Amino acid sequence: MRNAIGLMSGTSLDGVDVAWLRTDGEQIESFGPTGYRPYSAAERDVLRAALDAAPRIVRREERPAGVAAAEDLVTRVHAEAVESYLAANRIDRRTVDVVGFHGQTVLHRPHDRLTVQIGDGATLAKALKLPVVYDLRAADVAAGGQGAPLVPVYHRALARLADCAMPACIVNIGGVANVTYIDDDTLIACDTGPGNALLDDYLLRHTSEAMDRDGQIAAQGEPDSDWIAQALEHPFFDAPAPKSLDRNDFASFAVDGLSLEDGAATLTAFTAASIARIVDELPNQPASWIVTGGGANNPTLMRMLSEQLAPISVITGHDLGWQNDAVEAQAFAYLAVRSLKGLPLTYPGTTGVSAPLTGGVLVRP
Ligand SMILES: Nc1ncnc2c1ncn2[C@@H]1O[C@H](COP(=O)(O)OP(=O)(O)OP(=O)(O)O)[C@@H](O)[C@H]1O
Ligand SMILES: CC(=O)N[C@H]1[C@@H]2OC[C@@H](O2)[C@@H](O)[C@@H]1O[C@H](C)C(=O)O
Repeated sequence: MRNAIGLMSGTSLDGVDVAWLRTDGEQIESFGPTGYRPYSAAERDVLRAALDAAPRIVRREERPAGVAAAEDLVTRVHAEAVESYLAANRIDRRTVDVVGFHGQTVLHRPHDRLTVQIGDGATLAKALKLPVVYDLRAADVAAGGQGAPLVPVYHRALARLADCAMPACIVNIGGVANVTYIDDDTLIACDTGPGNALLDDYLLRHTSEAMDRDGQIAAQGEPDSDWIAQALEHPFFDAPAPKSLDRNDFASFAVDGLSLEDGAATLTAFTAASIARIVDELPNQPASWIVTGGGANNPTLMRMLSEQLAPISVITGHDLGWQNDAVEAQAFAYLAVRSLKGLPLTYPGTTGVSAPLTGGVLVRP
């Protein structure tokens, strides 16, 4: 068994999640405390500038102006996040075997064999004086896989531990949404469409907050069903799994003609409808749907998703006692241990890679 810290800075650009896992890369023995280091508004601006600059990248080592500055920031903020986490929880760093470092995705174009996560693993390892496993998507994309989602193998470990009724579907609603279908040894996964990012960006343009807190604004509006039907015509939704998305693949989908409330309701319903679209792709009807990630904290989104997936019950990871906002960070702790042991991170059913494949780069301080 190893003690691993996992770090995730997701497509929502909200902050860095920190989690602790004791695992041998197969079973989960125990969970530890979680932590969160939000980005300031100024830091988010630096990340958004990097997302704007990143489409100029042709080779994954390139760092155009804007991306280089963001990479320094991402590395520094992750080091800070771990230092405050260790201090707040009185954890002696000598008890940590490995840190799993996702970094920040700034560009994801698997068809061009290109996925770019910024954050310097060697600098982080040196700053923390700990071994770091990073660059966990690269090997899969180089081998022709989608490079995402990576959490399915961890979702399977979680579902087994919780003794979930099978088949189980675990949905992560971050900036982008992704789903894992688990039925004993069958593992099928893909991104489903937008998660919170479209809604967050819309709210940021029209209000003082970059989210529809507790789904309050969408709850006062009416979804525009014609808009949603048209949005679902996008070829992504008809493509078979495995498939993955760049955060900004739907950025041009504007609801600006609608009232703020109707716009928020429409984008929320679009996320719910696009997740539900995946049911037709699954070999069997799931016995349970479990929602993780920040979207599980949005009651309006949860209501719309329950309506779409009825009569199957939709619960959140909170309902199962999971540390729901930290599941992805836990996944990167788990994946780091699997990487150390050379175990597969991705499978034909999760990323389309031709055979189970390990990944990640280990750097010692
Ligand atoms: N109380 C809440 N009400 C509404 N939305 C919320 C609430 N809490 C979190 N969220 C949403 O969740 C988002 C953060 O989700 P999460 O941390 O899972 O994203 P992420 O780490 O970027 O994930 P991913 O890598 O999967 O994109 C916020 O940007 C917001 O949209
Ligand atoms: C390229 C990239 O960073 N993708 C993220 C994003 O955020 C959610 C969804 O799109 C998922 O595919 C992935 O993150 C999770 C952690 C994953 O790889 O499973």
